[in-house]
Amino acid sequence: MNKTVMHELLEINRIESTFPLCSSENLADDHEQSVKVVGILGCGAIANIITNFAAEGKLGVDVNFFYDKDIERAENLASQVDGTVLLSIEDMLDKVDLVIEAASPQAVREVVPTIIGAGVDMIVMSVGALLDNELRERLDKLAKENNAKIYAPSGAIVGIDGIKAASIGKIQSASLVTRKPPRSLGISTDEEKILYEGKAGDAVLKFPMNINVAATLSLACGMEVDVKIIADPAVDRNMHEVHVIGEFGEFKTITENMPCATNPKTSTLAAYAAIRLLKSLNENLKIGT
Ligand SMILES: NC(=O)C1=CN([C@@H]2O[C@H](COP(=O)(O)OP(=O)(O)OC[C@H]3O[C@@H](n4cnc5c(N)ncnc54)[C@H](OP(=O)(O)O)[C@@H]3O)[C@@H](O)[C@H]2O)C=CC1
Ligand SMILES: O=C([O-])CC(=O)C(=O)O
Repeated sequence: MNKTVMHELLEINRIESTFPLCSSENLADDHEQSVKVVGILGCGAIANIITNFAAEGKLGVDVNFFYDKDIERAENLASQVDGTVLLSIEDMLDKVDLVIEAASPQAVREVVPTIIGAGVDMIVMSVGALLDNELRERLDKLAKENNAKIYAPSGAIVGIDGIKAASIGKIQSASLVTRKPPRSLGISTDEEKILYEGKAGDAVLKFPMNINVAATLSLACGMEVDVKIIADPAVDRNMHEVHVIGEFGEFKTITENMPCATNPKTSTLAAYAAIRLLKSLNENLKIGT
């Protein structure tokens, strides 16, 4: 083997043995975990992937409590981990350290204030709801008053780390082009169709279950990004192109996402981002902005 390759392999091994990457084993038994028990609000595609990880013992926390307005969906997930279905979100709040919202923007408006008001941390997937300034400020105030944290994962998009760092300087422009198969956007067409062109704030109102990534980008850089949504019968993945120009320079990212098996609007990466964020909450070494 070539000496440089051998050296690089040894380096990788050395880093992995010091910090086992992305695994629950790095949560030592005597380590005080800040998050141990998790509840789920909304038992669809994202929750399904998270629960599968928990069932395989790969999450590093217990996912024990499930709530969905469709009780059968909650029962289905609970059965995978010997968990409990609750008939209201309030019943969960004295039992969990953190709730993962994977339901809808409406759930963020209706239920999240109760959860945060009870001092329970949250991972919010329906980030589009947080572009509503009044709601976001109310949740932020409630979180401060009740010592709770609200986390919005990077979700189905790549570039959130960079745009956060870039926003320390001036950003001149930030745009997102989302291209999905028509069925992911709930339409049928044989031709490429531009369904939306405008700012992120309107995009999340018009496509509440399809463009949360625009909200995450906007909140990460402190300005509404420009959004274009295209239904394209020639693609079979959910694709997001981000282009940012600022004082730091310029970056472009392209994400070609596998849609979730049970909900083609949603990409698998969104669930993986929530899982990774969940793991990071119990880690002492944090990587990325
Ligand atoms: N941040 C990101 O990058 C991404 C975010 N998302 C968002 O994450 C959320 C979850 O996505 P996904 O798992 O695919 O969604 P699904 O539609 O597959 O599952 C959501 C589940 O939550 C239920 N639900 C909706 N509103 C409520 C409520 N108020 N109370 C209780 N249950 C409720 C739904 O029931 P019913 O079907 O009857 O409404 C459904 O069972 C969505 O808002 C989605 O847009 C998705 C992809 C990427
Ligand atoms: O999962 C995706 O590719 C993006 C998505 O639906 C969203 O941001 O709501």
